[in-house]
Amino acid sequence: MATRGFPEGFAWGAATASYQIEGSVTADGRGASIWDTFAHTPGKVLNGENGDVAVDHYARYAEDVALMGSLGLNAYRFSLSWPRIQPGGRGVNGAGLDFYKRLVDELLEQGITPYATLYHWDLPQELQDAGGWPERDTAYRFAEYAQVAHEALSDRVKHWMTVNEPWCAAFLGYGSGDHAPGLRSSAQAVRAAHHLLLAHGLAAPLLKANDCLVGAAPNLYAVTPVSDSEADLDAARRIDGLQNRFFLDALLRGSYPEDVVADLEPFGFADVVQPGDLDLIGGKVDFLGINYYSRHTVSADPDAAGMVATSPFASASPWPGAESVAFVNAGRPVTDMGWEVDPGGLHEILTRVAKEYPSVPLYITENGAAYVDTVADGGVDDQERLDYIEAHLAACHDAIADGVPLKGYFAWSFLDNFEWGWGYGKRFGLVYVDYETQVRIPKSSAHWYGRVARHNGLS
Ligand SMILES: OC[C@@H]1[C@@H](O)[C@H](O)[C@@H](O)c2[nH]c(CCc3ccccc3)c[n+]21
Repeated sequence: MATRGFPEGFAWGAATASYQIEGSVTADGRGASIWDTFAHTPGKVLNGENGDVAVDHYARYAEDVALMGSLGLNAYRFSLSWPRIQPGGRGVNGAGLDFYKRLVDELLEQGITPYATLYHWDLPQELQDAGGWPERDTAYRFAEYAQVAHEALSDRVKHWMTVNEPWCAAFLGYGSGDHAPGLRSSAQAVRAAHHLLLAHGLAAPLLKANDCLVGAAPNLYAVTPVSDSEADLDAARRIDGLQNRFFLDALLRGSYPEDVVADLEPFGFADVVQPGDLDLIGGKVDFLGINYYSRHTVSADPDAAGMVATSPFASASPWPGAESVAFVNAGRPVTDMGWEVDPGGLHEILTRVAKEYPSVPLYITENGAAYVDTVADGGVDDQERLDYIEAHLAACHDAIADGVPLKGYFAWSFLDNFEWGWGYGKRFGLVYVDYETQVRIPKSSAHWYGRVARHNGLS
């Protein structure tokens, strides 16, 4: 019995994303995505690794779902591969949809509720060739894609997220260039950010049909200045504005924060937003997903590159708005990504969102940690990852006690997988994957997390 119980019906899940786990990149008509192109471009991914095979989930999905069920998870967040469903970004590939029908049927068979993300960064390459997210038409292509996927799956999938982390897709993909498509233009990045939100706004009403619920999954950080000097306070305002408030205000209020709009003016942001766009974007979600990993501690530093480790090749060009901001460690323990372990930051974000954007049901749609894992005697003792998750779940429990309407938690990630610019060098999984043999080994954290799910709470 749990001494720190969670609300009845709490969703206990794990999360993955299509390009990071599926492999089978040309099977059954799948077209290329910008991540296929980017990963195959020399110098973009550590050791030249890519998602061609990944962890072979396209072939092994039934085994993976059975493992989720045997561990005790009751929810699973995954993403649909746009180029598998619409090769070239148009039409309908029935064989691609059939994979997700098979996957969802396995989940329902195991009593696991599916939560589908439509966009987790794998834009069809042909749409990038036509301009990508800086091109307004891409938002309309996304709405069509959402309609196709929803028609095929909404009889069985009732929880939909439009976009995973629009900040990353825009500012890492088009600003710093550390993510696909690897462009480095602040003007393109701010255009992409708006059009990703517009895509959400166009798709959200369509996704509510057939008694479905729709959300989005921005990545949010607690943000703290290193001192209360005016310069450091302004650095924190700028990062909090661009990382958090820009997306929260648009999604939940249908407005952009004036200070951030001013910060983005040098990049032509005012020309991107057309009349009516923000009314389309705002107030459409039935729930908000929050991806939380750590806190940003920032200082004003005219010489700073304005980058935090988002790839081993973190480029010197900062994302728009982060110029002359240094991201520093405040002395907390760090994960294998170099990210500080700060569960207090999760409590801070949850209570802030609940207070400033009231009455929106919340999910933690990603939270987890990379640590170096070692197989010994057929198991993996990952106590650090277990401790990280336990501390963040304790923060969730405290937030719920403080009145936060938190409905579920998804550990990132169910399986070790392709960690973007880091390739397979960073392991976030509850389940270890031997990349040579594809053998899955549940880590200690998986067994522990499954017990938490079955008991609906922490001991
Ligand atoms: O880096 C771990 C996970 C990724 O594997 C997920 O695909 C992505 O949704 C996600 N977001 C974040 C926080 C922002 C970030 C993304 C990628 C690289 C560095 C930071 C961490 N993660």
